[in-house]
Amino acid sequence: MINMSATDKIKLSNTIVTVGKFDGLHKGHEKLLSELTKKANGRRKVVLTFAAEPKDVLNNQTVKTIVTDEEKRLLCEKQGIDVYCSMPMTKEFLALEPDEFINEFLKKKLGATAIVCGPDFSFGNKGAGNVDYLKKNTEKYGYELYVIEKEKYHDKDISSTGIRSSIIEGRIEETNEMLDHPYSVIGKVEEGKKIGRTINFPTANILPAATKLLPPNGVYATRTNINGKSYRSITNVGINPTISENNPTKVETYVANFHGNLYGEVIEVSFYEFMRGERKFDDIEQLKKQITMDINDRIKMKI
Ligand SMILES: Cc1cc2nc3c(=O)[nH]c(=O)nc-3n(C[C@H](O)[C@H](O)[C@H](O)COP(=O)(O)O)c2cc1C
Ligand SMILES: Nc1ncnc2c1ncn2[C@@H]1O[C@H](COP(=O)(O)OP(=O)(O)OP(=O)(O)O)[C@@H](O)[C@H]1O
Repeated sequence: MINMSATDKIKLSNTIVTVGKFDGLHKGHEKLLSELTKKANGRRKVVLTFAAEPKDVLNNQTVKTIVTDEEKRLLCEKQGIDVYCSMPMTKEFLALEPDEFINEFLKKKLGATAIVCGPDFSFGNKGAGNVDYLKKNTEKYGYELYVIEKEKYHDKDISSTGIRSSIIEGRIEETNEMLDHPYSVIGKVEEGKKIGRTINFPTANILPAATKLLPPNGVYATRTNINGKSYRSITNVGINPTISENNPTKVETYVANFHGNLYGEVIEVSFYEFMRGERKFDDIEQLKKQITMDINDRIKMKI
């Protein structure tokens, strides 16, 4: 997959393009990407995506996202996308008129001869560009247009906004169904306080990106992918209140049946089920007892 920025001086030709935020790369987005493959007919498949949520840029604030930019890129690669083009989100870009956006970006830069989108796709200044606009102008600009129906979950359109609420409320199974893949955290294993190993539970610690949306603090049944191999695991998301105060939020995973050094390795922790909330115990002995019970419960689970 080619990785580029919309500000690069590259000119592509004969491509099929889809545009959006694609936060989470959910089941609806996956349907869109598989349509890209179906209609490609030899064209290169391009995803043009924003590096941040447009509404955050306008409000001058950051909203946490289901996937980081890096995770989104990896998911697009898995879906067989040929070119990943990220759009640095600026007020100038958001103010582009629909005509300029199509001419300057979709046609001149990306060489689009086909566009795939959902029925509510909008772009350009205050969302002035929409599916009607794209339909009316197919001949003027010279592209084929494919509009796909929205993918639903229990009769409601799947959307990144809905999935973000589901994560915030800790509904992991529902989140995973709407995503069509497990919610996960990908990151480099950092050194912790090394207390875990002294209580016989060595943990792989990830310090998630500040923009990564995490489920509520607590213990989750997870699976961890290490160098292409998937292991049963259990993960604490939180601040370790038993150990000390003011700790940063960490994603801490005990990987069953793994004995090795993970420092510096990039691992993927996939979440399946909430087990219990994070608690402050009176002492480390109590915490140790609870973690032993958690691991026993985890091992009995089918996942
Ligand atoms: C399954 C599991 C459950 C945990 N639950 C809690 C908890 O409820 N409260 C808490 O303070 N820490 C909890 N922890 C975090 C431990 O405090 C942490 O693993 C230990 O301090 C080791 O940290 P270190 O890797 O920085 O050495 C949990 C860890 C695991 C693996
Ligand atoms: N459920 C869905 N089924 C099919 N296509 C979808 C679905 N949701 C979004 N799309 C399409 O995917 C493209 C990118 O959508 P985008 O990520 O910007 O919106 P979204 O998933 O609805 O998120 P948000 O909740 O932030 O609006 C658009 O063409 C959009 O119409």
